[in-house]
Amino acid sequence: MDAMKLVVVGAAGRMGRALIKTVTETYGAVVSDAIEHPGSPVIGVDAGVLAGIGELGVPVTDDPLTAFAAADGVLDFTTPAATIVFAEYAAQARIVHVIGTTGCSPEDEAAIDAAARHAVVVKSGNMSLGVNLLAGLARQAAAALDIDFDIEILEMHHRHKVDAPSGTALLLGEAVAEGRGVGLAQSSVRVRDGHTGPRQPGSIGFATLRGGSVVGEHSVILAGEGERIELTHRAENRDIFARGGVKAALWARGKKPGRYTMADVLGLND
Ligand SMILES: NC(=O)C1=CN([C@@H]2O[C@H](COP(=O)(O)OP(=O)(O)OC[C@H]3O[C@@H](n4cnc5c(N)ncnc54)[C@H](OP(=O)(O)O)[C@@H]3O)[C@@H](O)[C@H]2O)C=CC1
Ligand SMILES: O=C(O)C1=N[C@H](C(=O)O)C[C@H](O)C1
Repeated sequence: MDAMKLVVVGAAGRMGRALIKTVTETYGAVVSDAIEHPGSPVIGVDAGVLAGIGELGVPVTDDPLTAFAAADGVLDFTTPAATIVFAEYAAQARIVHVIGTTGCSPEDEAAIDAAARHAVVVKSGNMSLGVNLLAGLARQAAAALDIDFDIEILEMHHRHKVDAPSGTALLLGEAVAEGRGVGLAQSSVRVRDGHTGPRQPGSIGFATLRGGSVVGEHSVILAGEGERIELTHRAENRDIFARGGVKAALWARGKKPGRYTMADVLGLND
């Protein structure tokens, strides 16, 4: 089979650059195009130069439609507004769309669902192996313990991050809610400020820290009377997410249109 032709959108971003490098290092995949928004100062710059790996002969363009028509898949770690446009284009081209973008609204999710009738969509708040394993462990812990154990999810990210709670914190929240057999929307407490009163039994709390260059740290804390369990993942670089994204694209090639998650890719749902 020919190497999978992958378009990296948001090519100049922190994840875009990591993805260009990872695709280039992956057997069976090539960067066929690199896309930024119109007016970006990197239009025309070589994608390999942007990623710090030397010339690839792939200049960055602002023409996703032409790029998608010639590709097998798209790697998309951008913004919700950009992602819903790319989802529509990927559906038109009937190709794989790997979505790492976080902070999507319910309306954005509905647009992605509609696109997944024609595209093969893999979307996850975190593409790393470690976090997806952590979600399974958190689900198991929440199922084993009763509501005398209070569940709190703590995350810290770099100062540039624009959405909160992180996609990963929400993914972990879904996992513990599922373990407990409750809905996350009904149980979650995402902000505490002022005279909050005592903790609501059975609630799932979120706490967000932002600062410096932290790549991403997440803890699921299960706090009981006299003892506490902490399950933690620390991302040391962005390559772990990029490797997961490229793995997802290769896995999705030839699959039926629909929505899949990283747990499907890693066989954690089997
Ligand atoms: N699921 C996962 O495993 C991971 C998910 N993420 C998520 O990925 C997203 C991106 O993160 P990060 O790389 O740090 O962010 P960056 O801001 O560094 O990168 C986003 C890039 O997308 C570009 N962009 C925005 N709109 C468009 C458009 N319409 N067309 C083309 N390019 C566009 C931005 O350009 P400009 O800056 O000029 O606007 C920027 O270069 C976030 O939502 C983050 O939470 C991050 C890591 C892992
Ligand atoms: O914005 C980031 O950087 C990250 N975003 C994802 C998230 O929202 O969880 C994944 C990772 O933690 C890095």
